[in-house]
Amino acid sequence: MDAQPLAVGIIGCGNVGRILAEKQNTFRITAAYDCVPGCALDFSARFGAKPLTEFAELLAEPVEIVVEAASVSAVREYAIDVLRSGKDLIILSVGALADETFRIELLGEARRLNRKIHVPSGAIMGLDNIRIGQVSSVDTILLRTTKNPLSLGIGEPETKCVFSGTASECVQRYPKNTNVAVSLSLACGCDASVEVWSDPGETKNMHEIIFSGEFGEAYIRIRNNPSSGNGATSRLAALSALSILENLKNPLVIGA
Ligand SMILES: NC(=O)C1=CN([C@@H]2O[C@H](COP(=O)(O)OP(=O)(O)OC[C@H]3O[C@@H](n4cnc5c(N)ncnc54)[C@H](OP(=O)(O)O)[C@@H]3O)[C@@H](O)[C@H]2O)C=CC1
Ligand SMILES: O=C([O-])CC(=O)C(=O)O
Repeated sequence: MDAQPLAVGIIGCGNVGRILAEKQNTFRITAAYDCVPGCALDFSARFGAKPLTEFAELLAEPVEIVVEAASVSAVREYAIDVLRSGKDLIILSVGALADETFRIELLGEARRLNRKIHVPSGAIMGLDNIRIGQVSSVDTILLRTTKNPLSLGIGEPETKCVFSGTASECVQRYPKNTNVAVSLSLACGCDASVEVWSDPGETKNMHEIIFSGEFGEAYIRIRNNPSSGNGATSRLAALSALSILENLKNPLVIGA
């Protein structure tokens, strides 16, 4: 007899939520919450999940894991309650974890409750081995992100570096565009350096990672297709969360 599909709840019925629902295979999104009630209702009509117009309703749903695909503020608002309701969590809006006080509280609750929080590789590659920064010395960890100004939400007509600083500063300025910078910092164990470039000729979302340390040196360049529902979000980000969900019950763990 086939195992029951994994029951999944979702916060945020936008672009990532829709990609996950379109491609669900070994799991089922059974409950969907969005702060815009119409989004939850449309999502439900299309994919069959129960539409939730209040966050508290999600806590009572019989789901094993919740995917946050909403916003940095949604993570701050809901993540601890999700863990306390006995569910694991996948966080896309990783920028929320740049706030050390919040991160310590959230991880403390996860430990206390024996719950897991998954941070997908999202819109970058290489995060698995960048975790060696936690066990060996790092000389450089730099993310250079290049996007079209429309994706960055700015009206910059020239190719230009619009931000240079640390990941934790950057995500405050570009919370919808640089969650990956905070993922890198979490993986590596130090606040990554970040440059954000605006390029009106760029049609992809490009991320370059420059990493060096005890292991040697690496340069990784990812040229992502923007997702059709939200140009600022690379399709890879949704696919990465999808691969976590599809592998949760797989006894073979690949990578890292
Ligand atoms: N980790 C990574 O590598 C990446 C992470 N991301 C992040 O993933 C998240 C989802 O992206 P995407 O699907 O493209 O975004 P969308 O804007 O397409 O969808 C998000 C949905 O969630 C809703 N929402 C926002 N805040 C809340 C809240 N507090 N409670 C409930 N619903 C809320 C939004 O409503 P409204 O439109 O009214 O705000 C919207 O309907 C974003 O935060 C994005 O920045 C994106 C790319 C890469
Ligand atoms: O999707 C991307 O290319 C990166 C992104 O928006 C983010 O990290 O928030």
